[in-house]
Amino acid sequence: MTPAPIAVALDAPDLETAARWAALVTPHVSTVKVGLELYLRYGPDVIASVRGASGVSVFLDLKLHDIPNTVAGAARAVSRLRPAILTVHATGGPAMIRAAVDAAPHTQIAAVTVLTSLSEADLGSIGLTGPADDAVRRLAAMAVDAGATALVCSPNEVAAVRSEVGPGITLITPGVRPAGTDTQDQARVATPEQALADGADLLVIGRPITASPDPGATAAAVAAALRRTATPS
Ligand SMILES: O=c1ccn([C@@H]2O[C@H](COP(=O)(O)O)[C@@H](O)[C@H]2O)c(=O)[nH]1
Repeated sequence: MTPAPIAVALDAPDLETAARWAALVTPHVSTVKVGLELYLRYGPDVIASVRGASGVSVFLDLKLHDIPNTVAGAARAVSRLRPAILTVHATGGPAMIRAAVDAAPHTQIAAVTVLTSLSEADLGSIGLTGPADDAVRRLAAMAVDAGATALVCSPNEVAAVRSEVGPGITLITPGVRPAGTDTQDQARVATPEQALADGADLLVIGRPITASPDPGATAAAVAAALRRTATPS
């Protein structure tokens, strides 16, 4: 069976736990995601540990955000690890995004538009007034013009972003919560089925899977529900 288009966020406190979660979920999902917690603690070794024998795609979510020369150096350094996807913040601007794209030609650069933890009230407090959709669309268009071939947005904006950037760009949505699960620190959320129906290509799901009593079984159940949505009987 083809693995579901899910990136499981391995936000684990230690390498052993991350590798165990990765081994449990990789029969069911296409991708595992390494973020700041693991990478800052263990560095490059973490990539091989979670990739394991399965060779699952690894998404390196470092959300780089600095001047272009610094981001280019960082992207070049991690591109040796061959992550499938590397994130940068879209608010770093077009030159910074272009620098990452040029420095890591074998890795897909994904621009994070507006963090899914930010509510519209939060956006106002950082000077981004108006609906989240507006800022997300604007940043998405700019990032694609600068060479990003993937974008990160919430599932609430994915349809608007798709109509803005067209079919060739990979849309990645964190802020995904199976029905009835706690939203925790996420503000702009939707269910996996809704995110997929609205045009997401890759759903990022962390705690609803990894904090469940059986991460492998939960990943399998979410993947099965998505398959039913994609091919209704
Ligand atoms: O806007 C963003 C960008 C990245 N993330 C990351 O996704 C996961 C979500 O984990 P959950 O446990 O499903 O909330 C996490 O690693 C974030 O760093 C995001 O949430 N929002």
